[in-house]
Amino acid sequence: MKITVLGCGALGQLWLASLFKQGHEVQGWLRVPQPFCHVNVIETDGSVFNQTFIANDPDFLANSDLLLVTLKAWQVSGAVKTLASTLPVHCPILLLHNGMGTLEELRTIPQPLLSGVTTHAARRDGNLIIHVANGITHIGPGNEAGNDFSFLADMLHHALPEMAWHNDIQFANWKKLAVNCVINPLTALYNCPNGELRHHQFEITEICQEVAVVMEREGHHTSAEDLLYYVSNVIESTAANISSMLQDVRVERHTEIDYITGYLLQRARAHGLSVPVNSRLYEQIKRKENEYERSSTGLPGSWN
Ligand SMILES: NC(=O)C1=CN([C@@H]2O[C@H](COP(=O)(O)OP(=O)(O)OC[C@H]3O[C@@H](n4cnc5c(N)ncnc54)[C@H](OP(=O)(O)O)[C@@H]3O)[C@@H](O)[C@H]2O)C=CC1
Ligand SMILES: CC(C)(CO)C(=O)C(=O)O
Repeated sequence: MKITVLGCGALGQLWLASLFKQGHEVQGWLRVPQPFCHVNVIETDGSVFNQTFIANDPDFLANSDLLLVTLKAWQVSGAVKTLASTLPVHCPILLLHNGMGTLEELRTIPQPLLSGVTTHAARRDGNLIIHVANGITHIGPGNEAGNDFSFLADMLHHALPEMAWHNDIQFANWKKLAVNCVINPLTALYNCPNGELRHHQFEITEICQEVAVVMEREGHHTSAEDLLYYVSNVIESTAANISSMLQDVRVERHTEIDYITGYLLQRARAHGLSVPVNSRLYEQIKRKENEYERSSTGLPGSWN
């Protein structure tokens, strides 16, 4: 297949390397108008993949069979809308990111949309991408037209296993949202690795209770206990991780809070529900983010 990967960061390079090794024709799509991209990945078994691919070629894009989007959530809709007019109308677009809300933002896109979440872990170390841990990627339809693309799960599984297809991907997306509503803001505020959250059981329980109520109203059967069990397992299996939000805050990058806790608050509001613990966490992270984003634009550090 001919595949364009939009966003050549940690996950994007991992996919470019994996798809190329499986015999697919790939190109990267970068924010900067550059005709090539370097992919440098150290695999979980220590093997090194080092290759230069073409990038930002509109002809390749116009003939692509798949657009794989590995951007941060807040980068997705602007970038996808820019490429949509060049992309064939039948070409599926697979969104792989943390957080939710991009499917709503891309409602008017004519192409088939797919969405997914992954437990693979990759991080950048200078010019290298380190594939830290293997995992499972869950994908499924993000709009009506996306229903016809379950065969992609099989194809992608051969490149980067494990891959699972879900006719209702929203349940998997919500479970990942619950994990991110707990781990990301708490680790960013306590400045700690995921495992340290073991000492914050009360707060974790309160967050799960609020998420469970919103999920139920969204039509996904769950309970605070189920979510707590699921989130606690992720905290244990990623105990040494520095969450993506804490990494963003440490280097003063825009976070994905608007698509994680922010999305939860938006759905809670739509159902007339109050989620005070998550609201407070959202405000705390936004305050932190605003402080460094204001100072980098030269604006005063306070609104007063
Ligand atoms: N890394 C991981 O292990 C995991 C990541 N995720 C999620 O997957 C998503 C991607 O994560 P990750 O790969 O780590 O993120 P990265 O920040 O490493 O990658 C995103 C890349 O997209 C580039 N980019 C930004 N805007 C554009 C644009 N308009 N057009 C083209 N490229 C652009 C960025 O370039 P630049 O920096 O120059 O702006 C960057 O290279 C996130 O939602 C993350 O939370 C989920 C599970 C695991
Ligand atoms: C699962 C978790 C919390 C792992 O760190 C993650 O998705 C993130 O850091 O964004």
